[in-house]
Amino acid sequence: MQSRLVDPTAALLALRKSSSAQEGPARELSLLVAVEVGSRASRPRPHRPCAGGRSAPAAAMRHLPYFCRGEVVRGFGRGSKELGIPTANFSEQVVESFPSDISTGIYYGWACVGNGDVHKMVLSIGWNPYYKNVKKSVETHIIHTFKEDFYGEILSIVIIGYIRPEKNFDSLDALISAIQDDIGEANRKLDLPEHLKLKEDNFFHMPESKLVNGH
Ligand SMILES: Cc1cc2nc3c(=O)[nH]c(=O)nc-3n(C[C@H](O)[C@H](O)[C@H](O)COP(=O)(O)O)c2cc1C
Ligand SMILES: Nc1ncnc2c1ncn2[C@@H]1O[C@H](COP(=O)(O)OP(=O)(O)O)[C@@H](O)[C@H]1O
Repeated sequence: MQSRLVDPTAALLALRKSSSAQEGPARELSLLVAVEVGSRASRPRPHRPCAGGRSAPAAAMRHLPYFCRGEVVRGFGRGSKELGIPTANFSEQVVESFPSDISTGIYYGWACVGNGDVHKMVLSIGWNPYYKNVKKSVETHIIHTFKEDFYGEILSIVIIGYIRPEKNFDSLDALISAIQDDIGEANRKLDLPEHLKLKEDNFFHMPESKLVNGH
C-alpha cells in the first residue's frame, strides 16, 4: 500500500469498504494510523530538503518532507544493547506504505511520541547492511533521553533531509561512530530556521481521536 496524506474520513470510508472482517473503534484507529503516511502533496514546501552538502539521490529528495505516523514495534533489540543508540521501529505495514522508490539511507527530521514534545531525530531506512537484515526496516533514533521504553505508542515523524546511504562497516565501533556523526549533523541542520518551522507543524498536534472522527 502506498498512500499520500489524505482526507481521513475518505481514507476511513475506503478502508471500511475493503475490510469488513473486524469492526470497532480500535480497528478503525489502527487502520487509519497505517494509512496516515506520506508526503503532503497540497502542503506548500517551505524549503528544498537538504542533503548535508553532498548530492543526494533524486529519489530521496522528491518525497521530502515526508510525514509518517505508526505504532512502535519490537526490532532485534540491538540498538540499545549493542550500539547504545535505541531505534524505534515501525511495523512492516507502515514500512511497506513508504513510496517504493524512496532511497534507502540515513535521514534526519522531527519526531514525537504520542502527544509528547517534538524532538530532533535521525532515521535509517533499509536493510542494515552491517547486520544483513532480510526485511527492510524504518528505524528512528530520537535525540532525547526518555525515562522508559515506548513500545506500542504512536510515533509521528517528519523526514526532512538526507544524510548518506546505508553502509557496511568493518567493526561495530565504526558503525557506532558513523551514527554519532549522523546525530551531530542532524543536530546542526535542524537548528536552521527553515527546519525549525516543521517542528511546529500541525501534524504533531492532531490527537488520534480527531483523525478517526475526521475533524
Ligand atoms: C542514524 C542511523 C544510521 C544508521 N546507519 C547504518 C548503516 O550505515 N549501516 C547499517 O548496517 N545500519 C545502520 N543503522 C541501523 C542500525 O544498524 C540499527 O538501528 C540497529 O541494528 C538496531 O536495530 P534494531 O532496532 O532492530 O535492534 C543506522 C541507524 C541509525 C539510527
Ligand atoms: N531516544 C530513543 N529513540 C528511540 N527509541 C527509544 C529512545 N529511548 C528509548 N527508546 C525505546 O527503545 C526502543 C528501541 O530499542 P532497541 O534496542 O533499538 O530495540 P528494538 O530493536 O526493539 O527497536 C524503542 O522502541 C523505544 O521504546
